[in-house]
Amino acid sequence: MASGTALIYDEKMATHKLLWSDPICDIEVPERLSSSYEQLKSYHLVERCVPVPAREGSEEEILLVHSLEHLEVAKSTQTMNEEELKRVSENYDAFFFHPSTYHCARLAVGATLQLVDAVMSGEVRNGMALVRPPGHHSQRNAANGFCLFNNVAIAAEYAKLKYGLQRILIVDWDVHHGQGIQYIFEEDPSVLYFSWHRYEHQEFWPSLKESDYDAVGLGKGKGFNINLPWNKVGMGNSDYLAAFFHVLLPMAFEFDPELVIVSSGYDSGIGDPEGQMNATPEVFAHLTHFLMQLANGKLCVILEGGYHLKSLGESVCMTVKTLLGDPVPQITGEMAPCLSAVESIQNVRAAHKPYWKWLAYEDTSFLQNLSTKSHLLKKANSNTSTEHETKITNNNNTVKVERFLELHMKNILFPVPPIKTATIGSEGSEHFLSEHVQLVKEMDKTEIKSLVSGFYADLVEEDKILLSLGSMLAILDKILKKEVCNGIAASPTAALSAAVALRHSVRFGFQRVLCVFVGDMQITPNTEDGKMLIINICEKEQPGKTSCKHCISLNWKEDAEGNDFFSAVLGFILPVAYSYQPNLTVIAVGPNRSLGISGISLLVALLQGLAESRIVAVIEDTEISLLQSVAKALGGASTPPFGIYVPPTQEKVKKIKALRDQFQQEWKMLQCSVKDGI
Ligand SMILES: NCCCNCCCCCC(=O)CS
Ligand SMILES: [Zn+2]
Repeated sequence: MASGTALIYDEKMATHKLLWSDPICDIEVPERLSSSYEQLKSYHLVERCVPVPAREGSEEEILLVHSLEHLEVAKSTQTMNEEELKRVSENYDAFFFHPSTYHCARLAVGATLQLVDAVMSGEVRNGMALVRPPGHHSQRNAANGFCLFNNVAIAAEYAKLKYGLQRILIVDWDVHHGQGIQYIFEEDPSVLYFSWHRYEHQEFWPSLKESDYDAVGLGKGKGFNINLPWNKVGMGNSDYLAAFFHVLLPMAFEFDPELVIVSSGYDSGIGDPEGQMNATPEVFAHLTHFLMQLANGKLCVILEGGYHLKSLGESVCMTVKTLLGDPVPQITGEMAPCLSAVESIQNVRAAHKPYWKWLAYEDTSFLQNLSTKSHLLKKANSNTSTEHETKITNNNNTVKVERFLELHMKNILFPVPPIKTATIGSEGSEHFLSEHVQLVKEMDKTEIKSLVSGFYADLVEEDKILLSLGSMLAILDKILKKEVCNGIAASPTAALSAAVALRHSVRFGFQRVLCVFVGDMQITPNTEDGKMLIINICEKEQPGKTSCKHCISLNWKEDAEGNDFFSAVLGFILPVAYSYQPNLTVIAVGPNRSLGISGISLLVALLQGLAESRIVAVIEDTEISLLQSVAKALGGASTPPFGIYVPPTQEKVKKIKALRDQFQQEWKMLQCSVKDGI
């Protein structure tokens, strides 16, 4: 399993700059690159990466995507004077040439391809290339939107050619629509292109009809182009996360890419003059963490836009820190997507229903009554400003944003605990020890008895159980004291251990503890005070036990063929968990688990986005291979294989929808459709 994170940067790409006054292009400055690199150095992130040199992309590589004419025009600008440069630049929408632009653009292409090679060769697991000029707007025969050569599109064609790849996912989280990439791959089913972008019903640049949610691809490429338009500014962390849970991630796991490339623009971040959005830098850590679970971790992040230097730098650091495997910082802000975001999510899901198995049973009845009223919807929306908008429009907000970024960022990049995972040297644990795992000394019986006596003493009749509780508590203490990030304990009675862990954590002072229990949970602690949220995944309804806000039971029997759990994890468990914002996660597997090892490993991997990745896993001690797989997921040594993708049956889709309807007012991240019509 490859490890290590590549960082590709060459200061020569800072030479390209605007020589005349142009209010549209003057934000694309060389300092974007140099200050991002300086920020990475200041957080000691550069030294933790594998340095990979940039190189010039060859003409042949550029011709994979661009016309010879486009290449020749670009080449000819190297010897032009300012007058000529200005004239050539005026042929394009929002682009400027400098004598060094051609060379810088070739370096940007080469740096991107170097990153693809480093990842595909296994020299590193993932990496980031800091490049300019950016690429995602440039087209076969035209420069556009600060972009000359389409770095990411060339990288995808290059990877197909050199490594015979047949499924590449491009995620474009820049705030502008990468129409260049869309045009290049819209008939190509081997490249799945996802872009969200500020759109405002086609008001915002580049103001294209084909940037809307109904542009799903052409011919054989139908279903492989996903546009998620933001029809309002001020979109925040919850809107972005909802887009991942309810649109991108279900597509991505069904597509099962062999490589993921990110058109990583940070003008979608707070403070950016182009985006006018509200999402804070740590959201990029979460987005990166989700994408790291695909393609066996093979992830290439390529810089596109981002024009607020402080916001850009912080977001770049969040991205690289996560690529390095550090714990994911706590997300901030109210976990509730706005109405406009939910409408866009609902629309793009409906548009893609014909092309995706996971959407086969999507309820699109809203289209009937909406189609007659859609003009009302647009008009209605144009003049009512949501809470987002008012926050953004007044200009003293910019001052607040500057202050926010100054204060907020420092404490987010918290020191990383030295050891990632703790376990106990109890019998059988030698199977799943890896270099990431630290042995923890056992507690002595009297100490355990005092801890346990409070509430479960009568349940603990044998020494064996007492000892296992002691082991688990020894591990849990290290996590609660933030000496380690996560831990794994084998237990003869997972239900009892989980209940003790929950109570101990709450008594330690943790206010919100999430427990995901797989299998029969014989003991259900009292969750009335909201300090615990239990999601019990079990095969059948427990008699006489109905779900409530803090104690939800999800009946799920995994399909024998493979892993059909994605829709439950992405469409239900993660949205609830993110809505709750736990500061610790307990994942427990008891007897009669109704999920396969791959489904549980997927769950563990994705739950690391919560509670600064603090997780304690309590697994029945008979489950040796599960212990190994979960320990691997916790150690971050590898992304466990998620088994064969099996789409959810109609019955399971209905079950998730029923639970969503029941809880989406309590746990708002579940929202992915507007209440019947407007
Ligand atoms: N009234 C006309 C305004 C035009 N604005 C053009 C902005 C281009 C932005 C390109 C970019 O950021 C790449 S990531
Ligand atoms: Zn952009």
